[in-house]
Amino acid sequence: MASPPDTSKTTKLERYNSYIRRVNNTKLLAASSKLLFRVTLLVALVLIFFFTLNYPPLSDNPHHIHTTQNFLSSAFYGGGNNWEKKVRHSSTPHRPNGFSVLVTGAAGFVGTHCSLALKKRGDGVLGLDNFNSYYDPSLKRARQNLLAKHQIFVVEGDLNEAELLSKLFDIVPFSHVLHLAAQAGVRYAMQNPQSYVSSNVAGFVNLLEIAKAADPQPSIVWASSSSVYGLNTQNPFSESHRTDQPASLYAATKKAGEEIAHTYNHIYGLSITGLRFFTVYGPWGRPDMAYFFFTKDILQGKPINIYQTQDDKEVARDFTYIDDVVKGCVGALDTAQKSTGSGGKKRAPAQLRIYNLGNTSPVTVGKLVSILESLLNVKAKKHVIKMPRNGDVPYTHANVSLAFKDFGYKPTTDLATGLRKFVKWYRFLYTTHKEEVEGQV
Ligand SMILES: O=C(O)[C@H]1O[C@H](OP(=O)(O)OP(=O)(O)OC[C@H]2O[C@@H](n3ccc(=O)[nH]c3=O)[C@H](O)[C@@H]2O)[C@H](O)[C@@H](O)[C@H]1O
Repeated sequence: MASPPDTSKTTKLERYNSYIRRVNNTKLLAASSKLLFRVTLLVALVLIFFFTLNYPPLSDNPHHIHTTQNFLSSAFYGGGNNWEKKVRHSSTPHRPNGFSVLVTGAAGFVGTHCSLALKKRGDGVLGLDNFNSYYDPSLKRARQNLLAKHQIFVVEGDLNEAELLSKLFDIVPFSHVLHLAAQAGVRYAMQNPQSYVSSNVAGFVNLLEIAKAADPQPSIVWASSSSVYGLNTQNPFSESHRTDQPASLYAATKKAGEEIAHTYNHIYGLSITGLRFFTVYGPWGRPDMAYFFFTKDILQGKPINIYQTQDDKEVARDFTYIDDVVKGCVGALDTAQKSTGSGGKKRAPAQLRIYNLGNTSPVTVGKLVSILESLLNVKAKKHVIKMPRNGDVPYTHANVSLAFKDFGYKPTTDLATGLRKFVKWYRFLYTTHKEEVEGQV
């Protein structure tokens, strides 16, 4: 007969094991509490660091542009079926052979108008914008709401967030990128030079790096600037004229962008088209631009400065109405050839273009003010002063025959007509007729 199991031994062993388990559990508990405490401390420190980084607010520190959202957005973009669904839905075309376009700077002035125009004709449009505080972010939010009403989703993030951009290209095989995100403004470059380098140079390179590695590679259309003509004295400005004498850092970074575009076209076969915009204005415009803040100041009875050249000549600009510029952007997208590379390798030479998008008839700033006076029915308090030496050029004047030849670009809006539309929008915006404002675009 088999002897019964030695229960006394088993019981001792079990008791011992259970003792060891209890000791281990206690140690584990102590260790995990310590770990939890450290992790919590670390998270708290990281949060304090980021929130401290974004203070003081812009009004206290004009050299800092807020992009708090960037950190927050990059923490969230990694996941979420809902987020991916919105990205896919927004960028899916709704016409045969429609484009799938990533519009950077979509909550900006030109970005909003172009996004709406593309969506309207059935292209898929996904926006990207960092909603920085260079000018009133609530205007950007209003534009974002307008885009949302038209089923355009704007991803909140910065051009320099490589992981975010890669993720977007992983989700969507974009056929085109309309790259309008930039640090704009000629005179602000003296206050915050680094923001120009960060957006217009580093951000552009980051975007091109992602685009060259994408499969398929998208065709790229991007915003350069009339300011690249700098000290050029040949008139009207043609694409073949000198652009190696920029008068501002803004202009220099846009010119750098044109050279960078050449490099990525040459090495990787990216199809790239640069558009030199000439002082674009209109509804939903930028409050940092003269026509916009002149309107505000005239209505508030505040004085405005009208610049003159050092030799007392009037300053003039080839002011270009937004609808004309949108037509130019769409024309450039429609005629952009496919990129020729894949997997980061060039297969054949690719298209590289540059065009002026101007109005072809410069108007003096004095004339701009007198048009505003009659539209607003208020006399401006004018201070005529010498143009500060801050990067401004005395005049701009576009020759657009190249854009006309290649995609039928033909501006049709004179300054008085365009300003009338702007003033109508401006009055609505500031008298809370939001619905009507949104109906205008
Ligand atoms: O074509 C471009 O590539 C650029 O266009 C725009 O720059 P600019 O042509 O300088 O426009 P904007 O500031 O509206 O000044 C208009 C006129 O008012 C004069 N001006 C300005 C301010 C002032 O207080 N007084 C004044 O006379 C001033 O001397 C100028 O003659 C965009 O902002 C820029 O981002 C870029 O896109």
